[in-house]
Amino acid sequence: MSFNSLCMNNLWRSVFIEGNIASGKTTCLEYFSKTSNIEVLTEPVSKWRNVRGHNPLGLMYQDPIRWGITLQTYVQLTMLDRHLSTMSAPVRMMERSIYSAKYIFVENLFRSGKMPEVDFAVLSEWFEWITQNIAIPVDLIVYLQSSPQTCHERLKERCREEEKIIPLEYLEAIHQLYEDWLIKKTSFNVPAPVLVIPADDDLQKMLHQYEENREKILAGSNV
Ligand SMILES: Nc1ncnc2c1ncn2[C@@H]1O[C@H](COP(=O)(O)OP(=O)(O)O)[C@@H](O)[C@H]1O
Ligand SMILES: O=c1ccn([C@H]2C[C@H](O)[C@@H](COP(=O)(O)O)O2)c(=O)[nH]1
Repeated sequence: MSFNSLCMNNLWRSVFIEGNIASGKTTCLEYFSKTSNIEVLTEPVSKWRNVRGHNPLGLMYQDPIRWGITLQTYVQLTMLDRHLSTMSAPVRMMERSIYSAKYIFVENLFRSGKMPEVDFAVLSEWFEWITQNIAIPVDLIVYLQSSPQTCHERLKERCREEEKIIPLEYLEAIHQLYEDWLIKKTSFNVPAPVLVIPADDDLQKMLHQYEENREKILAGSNV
């Protein structure tokens, strides 16, 4: 079905853009934001860096054992708020999701011994209650699959203050969790079909790949 008929038939569509830190999600969304009839929702990182004058993202990187629960509770709330906001266009493209917050970031904190078991239990109870009682619309997951090394280079280039202390090993752990979830499908429920886009290429080639996949992303043909 073409994008035009999708709009005409009022078939609303929700797409998550998933991938490691600095894999190029925001850049991808910026590209598609130039298309009419698409609503782009980036991650609310500015909120995670400033909630009433506090910076839970920075605190988490400084002391994950103490502040991981604080950040991830707020991430869960703000992502849920994004998921439930009224759609303003027939296609919504959203950066990450409440699922990756739990299956990737909370899981990584817990597995690496940086989240106390009680914090993990409370966050898990919240997550399960939300996903069992509230419908979270999703039709497609686009996975920008990049090597941890590429992400590390791009992260250093982007130079976000809080992320300067992120080592390559952290990105490797996040990568492995993403691969288990979306490629091997061995860890957690995958709530929609997955379109994998290799994301190590330079910007020009990435934009070409986005063009090639435009129809699949926007209209859901043959994922
Ligand atoms: N294909 C690419 N090649 C080189 N640099 C890129 C590419 N895509 C994005 N970047 C740069 O890498 C950094 C991280 O990209 P960004 O889109 O912010 O990633 P994410 O949103 O996944 O964290 C930014 O500085 C961006 O300009
Ligand atoms: O649940 C989450 C989601 C994200 N983060 C961190 C990871 C990054 O430092 C920033 C934003 O991620 P980008 O990939 O650059 O968009 O937020 C987290 O700790 N927990």
